[in-house]
Amino acid sequence: METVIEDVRVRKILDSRGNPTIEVDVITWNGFGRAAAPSGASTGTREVVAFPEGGVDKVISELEDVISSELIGMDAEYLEDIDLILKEIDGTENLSNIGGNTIVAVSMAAAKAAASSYNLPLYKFLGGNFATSIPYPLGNMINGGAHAGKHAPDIQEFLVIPKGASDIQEAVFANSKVHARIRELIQAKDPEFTGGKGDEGGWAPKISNYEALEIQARACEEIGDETGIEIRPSLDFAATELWNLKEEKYVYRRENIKRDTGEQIEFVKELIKTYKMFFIEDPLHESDFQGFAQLTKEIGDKCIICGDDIFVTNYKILKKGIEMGAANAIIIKPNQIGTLTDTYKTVKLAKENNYIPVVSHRSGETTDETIAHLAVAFSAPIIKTGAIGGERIAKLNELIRIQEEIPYARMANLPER
Ligand SMILES: O=C(O)[C@@H](CO)OP(=O)(O)O
Ligand SMILES: [Mg+2]
Repeated sequence: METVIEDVRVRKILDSRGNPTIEVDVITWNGFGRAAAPSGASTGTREVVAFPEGGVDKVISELEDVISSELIGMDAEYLEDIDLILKEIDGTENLSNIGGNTIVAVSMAAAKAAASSYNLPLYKFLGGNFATSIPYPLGNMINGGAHAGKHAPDIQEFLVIPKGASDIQEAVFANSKVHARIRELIQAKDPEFTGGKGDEGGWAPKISNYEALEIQARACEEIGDETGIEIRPSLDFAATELWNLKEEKYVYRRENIKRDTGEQIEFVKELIKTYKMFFIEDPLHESDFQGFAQLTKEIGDKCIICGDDIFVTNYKILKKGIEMGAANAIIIKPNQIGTLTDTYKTVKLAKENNYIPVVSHRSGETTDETIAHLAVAFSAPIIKTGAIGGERIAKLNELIRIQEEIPYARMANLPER
């Protein structure tokens, strides 16, 4: 009774890039849930379609009534039923009729409403009493590629992870210190740097990939020495964005270098060794399962090799990756697949096969904090959600609150690398 849905409200709100996105309220007899959908800039081609033609306005003017009339009277607690109905309303494989972003916002808001009906936080409603581990934050420091201007580095994300931190507060402040130090180091190299940032709050400087790598490594070491916390560099190549299909080469515009697949693999391995990278995401383009498998075999024991655009949080695609040994970690973005049920299925499959689930934000975000709860509920050892900026700290600060609430909270077990 408490969890029966009484109303569903849909509205257009701003995302962090100033674009419209969707926010949904689900109201039950005894509870309330609100969630908003994020959006990507470097999206995988196999992701579900974010919005139908006509965008958020079409959802509000034409689809809101359809969705709410189907959901009112349903039990919010039965998440799988709700997700099934949403997929049925859409009726397509890629969710292009009502949009994956519409569906993900309703799916998450319904789960939050069910949790709230029982007076439980979402992480506890989904994860139960044994969900006590807090993920390590993988923080974005320097932005390049599709997330920054054309003079910024080609590699999309220079990240760090404070793997020696003993709690989440220590971890997020270690990241923010590295972020501040990196600005000083950029400024020393380029006195004209104005402090510009990219989409995810990392600095967007006019420097080369190698200069960025050097700065990243130095900041990790210096802040590591000052705080006594081991901090390791990491990268998201978002290599699909670099891949030129015609030439079959990865194009590094900034350096005027092109690398074929073999050269790209050697380059990635060299960076892992030189900079002691902890985590590398999308080092190869989204269709190169073979290349992912080779890299994982050759260096996956020294560095986490994570697939984002290649798997798009889709368990069917992940299955193929597992069979081939492509990657040993997977980015989990609920809006790549559309529903919480399917997100969970992918996480479960990943864990059963020793793939590390890394719950992640998108480059276009809102102040929605749901993914902080999902990371704890799923016992994901890593969350990738920026380091600073309102829409990024919404998740990080929520993790601080969650840690405080859980009596036996401890940092996740990170795999050794
Ligand atoms: O590539 C990525 O991992 C993401 C988030 O960092 O970017 P986007 O949301 O643009 O796909
Ligand atoms: Mg990525």
